[in-house]
Amino acid sequence: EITKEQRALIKAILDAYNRHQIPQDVTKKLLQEQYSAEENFLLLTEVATSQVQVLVEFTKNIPGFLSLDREDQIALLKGSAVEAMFLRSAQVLSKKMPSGYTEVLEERIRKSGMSEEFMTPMFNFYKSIEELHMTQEEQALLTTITILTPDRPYVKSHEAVERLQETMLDVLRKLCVLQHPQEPQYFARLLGRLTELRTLHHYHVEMLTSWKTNDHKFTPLLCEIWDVQ
Ligand SMILES: CC(C)c1onc(-c2c(Cl)cccc2Cl)c1COc1ccc(-c2ccc3c(C(=O)O)csc3c2)cc1
Repeated sequence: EITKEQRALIKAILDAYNRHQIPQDVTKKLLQEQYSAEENFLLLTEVATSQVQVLVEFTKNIPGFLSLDREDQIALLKGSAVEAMFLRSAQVLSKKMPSGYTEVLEERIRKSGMSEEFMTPMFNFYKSIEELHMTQEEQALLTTITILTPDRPYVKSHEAVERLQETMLDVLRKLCVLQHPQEPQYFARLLGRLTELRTLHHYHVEMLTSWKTNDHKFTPLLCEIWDVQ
């Protein structure tokens, strides 16, 4: 059912996903530094900046991405960064596959000066991702599909991106049937998470504004990718 080419595609994406991770010296700080709203915000800003750099490297390894129009490549990265980071942080926070960062990351997010109204939808999302028990391949493919969303602002060659995304959706659908035979709805549930990511993306724009009004500074890379300042 999964063709040889599709197996090669899964392997390429999974390898890239596992190869590109935030360096230990950055994530280690989450375990060491003090807890205060200020310190938590600074640390989250640092890991988010590092995660964006990791995301750019991962994206360059998505087969076909570098053949897209250069400006579209930027538009896809800007448009998907927040959603890709929600997926990545969801993996870290998942208590099913505890990384050493699960508790500290949750604590620092909860106490980073973010307004309460975003906490509930954010942690509901994290819970809904956890309940899916996604495999590594599914995580990597879902992130790839999020990046290759054609209807981001300023994307010109909509069809070219759509063709790439459809290739990945086709692989993910087959993979879900194989890896979750007892759950025929699993693929549909995964796609439902993509819809929820868009809602969180809208919340995130307000989140940034609420941090900004409390005079929180972001790094140049985050300002550029999120169009703040
Ligand atoms: C600018 C900052 C205050 C901010 O604004 N919005 C969000 C933000 C939030 Cl608070 C939630 C979701 C998405 C975003 Cl952008 C953030 C913080 O974003 C994060 C990005 C990425 C990680 C993240 C990734 C991987 C890993 C790993 C690993 O791979 O081993 C170990 S620890 C860890 C930590 C956490 C937070």
